[in-house]
Amino acid sequence: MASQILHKNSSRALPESSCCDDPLKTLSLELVRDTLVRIEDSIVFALIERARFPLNSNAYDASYLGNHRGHGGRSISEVFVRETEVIEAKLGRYQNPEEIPFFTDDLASPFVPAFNYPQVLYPAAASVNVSKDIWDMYFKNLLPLIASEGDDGDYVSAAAADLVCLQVLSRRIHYGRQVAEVKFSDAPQDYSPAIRAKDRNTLMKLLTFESVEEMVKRRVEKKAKVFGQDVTLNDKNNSTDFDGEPNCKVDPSVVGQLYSEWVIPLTKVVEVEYLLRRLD
Ligand SMILES: C=C(O[C@@H]1C=C(C(=O)O)C=C[C@H]1O)C(=O)O
Repeated sequence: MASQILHKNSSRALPESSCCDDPLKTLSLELVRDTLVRIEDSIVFALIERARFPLNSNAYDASYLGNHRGHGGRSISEVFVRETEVIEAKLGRYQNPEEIPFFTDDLASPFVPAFNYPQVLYPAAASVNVSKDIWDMYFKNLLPLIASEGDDGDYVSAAAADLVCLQVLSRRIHYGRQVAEVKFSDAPQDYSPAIRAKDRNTLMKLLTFESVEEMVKRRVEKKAKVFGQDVTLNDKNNSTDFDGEPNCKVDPSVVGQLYSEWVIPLTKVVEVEYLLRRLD
């Protein structure tokens, strides 16, 4: 197993010289929660960026491109994600256990030297994947809530912003695997009977902390308010205590809804599915 740790403020690996023998011992619940807090910032900024563009529905219309260069049946947005993942796979992005591609069919092996990412996941459980649910949720549910009606013709900019949103949502939701690993490692005696019995309901109860979820939802709404307001040097226009209702670039209640209806539930599905494979 790689002798690396996850740094407190980063999900990136630090080199061996920084630490200990067993990365599992350094991956605490506190550290994985810190990582989830940091990813919240990335999610809110990604949504703000996508909200700059109108919906641009042609970017999601599979017939819009015709059969140009063999891309028939795929929207601009899908082509953008697939082609980006092809180059990112070649450059080793998916060797990082925190990154999961949306489309695996066209991906080649990396041609760059391998980076020694810490392997903290249990191999039989690491393959848990809800990318299809994330994709459907993003385009069907979330996008219409953050993008205004309309079409400015700049489809590639909208698709580029979508890709950032999709990748960071995927990283957050699939981080449920690391969360589940820590929870299991902290209390295998609590989880093992339910895993052996394939008892999803009990696993869901064991891993749920309602007070943490409530805090997460309130915090992301606040981040949407803070990060999404126009900052000026005119004190009258800027509330520093955020008690007023600033003009937000993305509706804070939509960000709260994103977390309560989709991000947290999908993270918990990932946690349960991971745990079910944890004793294989
Ligand atoms: C991620 C955790 O597990 C669960 C999922 C949460 C989430 O997705 O934010 C929060 C609390 C738990 O119910 C955790 O305990 O921190």
